[in-house]
Amino acid sequence: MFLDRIAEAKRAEVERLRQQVETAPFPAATGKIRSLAAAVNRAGLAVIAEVKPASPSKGVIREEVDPVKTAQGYEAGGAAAVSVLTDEPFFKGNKESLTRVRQAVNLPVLRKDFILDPLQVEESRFLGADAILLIAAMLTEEELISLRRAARHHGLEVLIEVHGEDELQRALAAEPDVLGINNRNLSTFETDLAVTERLRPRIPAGIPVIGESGVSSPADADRLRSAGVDGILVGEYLMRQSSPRAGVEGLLAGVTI
Ligand SMILES: O=C(O)c1ccccc1NCC(=O)[C@H](O)[C@H](O)COP(=O)(O)O
Repeated sequence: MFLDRIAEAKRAEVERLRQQVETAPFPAATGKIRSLAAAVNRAGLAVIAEVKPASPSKGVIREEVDPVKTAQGYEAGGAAAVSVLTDEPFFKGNKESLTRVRQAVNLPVLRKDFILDPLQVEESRFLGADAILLIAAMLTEEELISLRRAARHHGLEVLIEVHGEDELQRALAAEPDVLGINNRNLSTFETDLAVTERLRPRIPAGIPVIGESGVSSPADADRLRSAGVDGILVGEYLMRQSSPRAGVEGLLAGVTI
């Protein structure tokens, strides 16, 4: 199963990171974070636009990605935040891209990776992330709470992603800053926007909610908005547009507020 494979790969990555910081610890983080929750809560539909060169389900999505130009295009098109994949083996992302994107835009930047250890949380702050993703499908309630605490300690916000009812209960116990309903099943890679429609009414008021994955047209964005989400997270569709700016503008133009 994909999540088992990736968890094993990430544990090995964390071990390498641990050895690295033994000789060269992360310097103390400085500067204010930009709030993802506030960006998602803004009026209208918030688009979190993703820099996603490849994926396990689709392979290479776009060759020769310039992450900075892509993110600047997203910002010019009206995106509320940028998500950057930092996993290399499966998504062809990298950590340096996140740092460069954060310096090049004025939006909150989400680190998209598979985080299972507090050291990765500390690393995220060092890289420049404003928020991190935690995936309920690969973490217990205790782990979610502990990583959430580590994020708070380092001044980061947390987006917790869920795909089913049990995961939702675990996520709520960890008090996410933003809750993401992932339309993609991470075992089968199948996407279905009806997942957002089913889970959205089960989320208590007061938590910013986004619909993630599977948006492949402005009509899909409008469908998720009608389901009651505050924002959407879009990767592949935007990466396949010739203009990142026009891609975001098109999504926003298709939404009935
Ligand atoms: O995108 C995948 O194939 C994938 C497979 C397994 C785990 C995670 C995966 N994607 C990470 C994401 O969260 C998506 O990049 C994000 O929600 C955007 O999805 P999309 O708009 O469908 O590219």
